[in-house]
Amino acid sequence: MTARLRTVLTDTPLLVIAGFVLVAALPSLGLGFYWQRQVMLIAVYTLLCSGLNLSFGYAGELALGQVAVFASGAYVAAILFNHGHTDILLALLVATALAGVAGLISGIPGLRLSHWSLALVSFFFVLLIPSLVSILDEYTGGSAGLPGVLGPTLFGRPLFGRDFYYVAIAATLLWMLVLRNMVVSRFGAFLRVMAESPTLAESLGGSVRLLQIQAYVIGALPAGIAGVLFTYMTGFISPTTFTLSLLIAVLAATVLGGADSVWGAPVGAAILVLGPLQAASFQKYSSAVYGIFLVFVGVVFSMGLAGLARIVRRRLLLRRLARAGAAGGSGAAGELGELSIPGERLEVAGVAKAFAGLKALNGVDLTVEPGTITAIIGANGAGKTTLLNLISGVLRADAGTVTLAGRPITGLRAHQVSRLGVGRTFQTPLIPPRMTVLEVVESGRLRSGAVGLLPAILRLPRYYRVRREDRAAALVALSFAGLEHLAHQPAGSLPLGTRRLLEVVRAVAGRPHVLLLDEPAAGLDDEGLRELEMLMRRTREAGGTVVLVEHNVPFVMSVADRVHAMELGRVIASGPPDVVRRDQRVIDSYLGRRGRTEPGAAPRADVPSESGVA
Ligand SMILES: Nc1ncnc2c1ncn2[C@@H]1O[C@H](COP(=O)(O)OP(=O)(O)OP(=O)(O)O)[C@@H](O)[C@H]1O
Repeated sequence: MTARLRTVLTDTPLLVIAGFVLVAALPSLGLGFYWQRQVMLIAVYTLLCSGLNLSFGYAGELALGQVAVFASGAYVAAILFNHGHTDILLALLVATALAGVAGLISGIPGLRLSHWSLALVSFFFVLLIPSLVSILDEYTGGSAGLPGVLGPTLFGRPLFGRDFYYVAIAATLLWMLVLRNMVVSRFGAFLRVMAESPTLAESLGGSVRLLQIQAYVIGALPAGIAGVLFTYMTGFISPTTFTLSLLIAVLAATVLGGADSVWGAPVGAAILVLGPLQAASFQKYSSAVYGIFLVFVGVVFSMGLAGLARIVRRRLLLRRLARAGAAGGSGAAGELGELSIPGERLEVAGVAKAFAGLKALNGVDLTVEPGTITAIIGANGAGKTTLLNLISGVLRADAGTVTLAGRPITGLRAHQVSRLGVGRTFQTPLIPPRMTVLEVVESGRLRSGAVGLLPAILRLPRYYRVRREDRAAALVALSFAGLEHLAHQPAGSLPLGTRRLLEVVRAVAGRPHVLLLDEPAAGLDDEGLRELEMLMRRTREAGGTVVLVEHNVPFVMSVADRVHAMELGRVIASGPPDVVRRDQRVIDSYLGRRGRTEPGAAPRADVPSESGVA
């Protein structure tokens, strides 16, 4: 068996496919009509939940227009059918296209609104359904609904009973595989990062606006498919199906199954359809029970059943690796050799920035050469972080220019600057806690190349090549800092100091032309400082251009090639560490004061942070 075929096979969720094949075979094994309908209903809810998985679970966007999109798919199928267009593929095509448009329209407010406001707007779309149905009653049948929509065709062949069952299961499986391929791709990684921190997603090269729109649109598609299947399954639709209660029930099922897991959707859907709430005696309490259940799950069980399964799987993996004597990838890293870092020249000229009249930067000039570490020091409020934010595109300069390898990057947005090769870390580490250490470091590679949605969905050779390269670079970067033994640990379990180091490793893995480090030594113990120093030296040796903002003066003096001291938004001294250390102005404005307040200028663990990007 070739290595490629082996990769494709081990990478295919064979168990899940086998499960779907088994479900498809159930009617041949004697499954009766009632239970076939129940299974199809599970498939319909699976599709609805899977849309929420993507937009809410992965991307963290509370776009809850699913039920409205579901209704649009259902009515499209019925209206086409009543006008003589009975082909189910046509209905699926039109419903999916309409779902995409509906996802876009219902998601646009999300570009401006915060999570909960977006959720409320989504509720509005659901409340709109009865009115729209009544306005368009010539086509929709108004509140009386549309009956007799049974027996769609596929290539001219009518689909009744079992045949329709097979099509419903196949359509659901196909969508689930597409979704699964998307979420394990770079696109999925971007969504997970964005859910934790839009600032981080931008700094890793993702346009948050584009990602949000993609999440809304793609998340809406399965609801359109579900609508078509539902209509042809029941043969009748009316506005009473598409209610807020349905939305809340689907939301509850999504959360219970595990909102950030593709396979949580069928689990949640099965519980929704087969669970105790279906018993007649429970029906009238169902809304209240779902509501209470949502609150309960949100507070104590946020990861859902799939999340529990993930924890168990990760523990088993760690135990196996520990037994094998290597907790992850160190051997592989050893074989991969060194990581070259293509440093480029960074020039900052006359840069100024004011906040409500306060001049945070007042004409800063500096140049950073490849293969060097340039440190920026200065008292709190001197403007150091503002400078990093301007270089990395988080803030726009009022005046002045920033050029990278001679190319102006002033005024570009953060993800554009990142894609041109500027990597950074943050004063408060931004590490998605649910990712493993290896996934975090791999995310540093997101900026290079396209997101590659299509190659990921179709599993083209390019997808596997990029994935191999990302993994290899991540392992080498981890070995740079001696952290490869943590590769499979959840990043959220690491202490603050290690998370800081991990941020640097993530940035290094992206092979940045310029690496901006914002107080990476804060909170590190002696060993952490040694690892950081080693990592920075190796980055420099590999050709990196490193800009270091740091309050730990002994660390700066030992690692930097050049130091710029800032005061009140200006550079007051520049030169080799020894020269700047003896500069009287620097001693008066910063070093002397630190000496008085912090004997020995010990590493600061308590650097204040104004925000995620401060
Ligand atoms: N978003 C903002 N809005 C208003 N004022 C800001 C903002 N960001 C920074 N400032 C102000 O600009 C000045 C420079 O802040 P900056 O964070 O760049 O300093 P710093 O040298 O990085 O300080 P520290 O060492 O404490 O991180 C400070 O007076 C700060 O209060």
